[in-house]
Amino acid sequence: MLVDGKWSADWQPVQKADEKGRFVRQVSGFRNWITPDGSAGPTGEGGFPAEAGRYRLYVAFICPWASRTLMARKLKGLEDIIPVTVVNPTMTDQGWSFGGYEGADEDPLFSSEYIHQIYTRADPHYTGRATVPVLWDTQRNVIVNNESADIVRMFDTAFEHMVPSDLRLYPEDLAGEIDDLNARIYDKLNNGVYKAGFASSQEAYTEADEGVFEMLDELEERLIGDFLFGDRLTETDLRTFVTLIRFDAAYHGLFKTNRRQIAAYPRLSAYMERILRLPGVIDTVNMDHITRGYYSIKALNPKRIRPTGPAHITKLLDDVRAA
Ligand SMILES: N[C@@H](CCC(=O)N[C@@H](CS)C(=O)NCC(=O)O)C(=O)O
Repeated sequence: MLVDGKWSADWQPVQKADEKGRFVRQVSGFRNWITPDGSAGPTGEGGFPAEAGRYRLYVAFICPWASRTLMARKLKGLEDIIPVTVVNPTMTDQGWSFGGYEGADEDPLFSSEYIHQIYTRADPHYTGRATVPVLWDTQRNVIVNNESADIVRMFDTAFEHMVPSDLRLYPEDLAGEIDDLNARIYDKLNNGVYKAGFASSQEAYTEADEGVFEMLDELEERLIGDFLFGDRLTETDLRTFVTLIRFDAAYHGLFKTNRRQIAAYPRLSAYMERILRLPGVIDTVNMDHITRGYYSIKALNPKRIRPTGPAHITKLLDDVRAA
């Protein structure tokens, strides 16, 4: 991580743990919002008006948080407005790096070697982890925001006057219910799998693993319509999808959440495929980056051997790509 703008040598890919060995995720540091007219958003400062080509999104395909911003960008038709740069899937001892791996990019703006250099460019004294996604402003040369939840919401509304869309990922009439379900899905599922994977005590693992399967069971029950809120696709579906699509291929093995695969849940499997088949979503899923990335987390898999399966995920992706 960065400490006062300097890369700290004792950086550990295993993140912070609390007194019971539970994994604790860092809170994001840049919280400004792009808005149609540049007025301030719910947090941070103003001065970030919607403009085509002005902002760049830095992501990793392995990262579920970055992937939900990629999904929002596709589903809201913002590909021509917000260019994307993809980092390598494997963490280095200086965090996320640019270029070299198939499907990864060089940094087109500054030829940086590492994502942490983007952070110190924005704030030479930054202290914190250099995470993806990062939304960069090429005009002011600062990070607008590095919190995927915010980025999904600004993509939902900030550019609507430029790129009209029938899709509303965070509709006002569902806002309260979406917030409640998001919070539970985040804790028990999205971050729950990480809490299981990075648990440093049996107790912490068991607690996290139980939460994961309670939530999967609950969602399986809930899914009587096409999406979690009936026939309307919302950001909650994006948040759920990014974990489901990684589950059988990465979390089930590496993070030890192996009571069941998503394949054992008929409704969740159909739901995952339904979302994967929405226009553009397949382009946000790079299974090679996902499995290479997760299985190269040294603390969990020191020899970095990547398993070959699972065949049903490879087949599903091939089928959707061929369609
Ligand atoms: N709250 C952030 C979390 C993002 C996050 O944790 N990203 C991970 C990858 S999935 C990361 O970049 N980790 C690098 C690190 O912690 O040093 C968000 O949702 O945007």
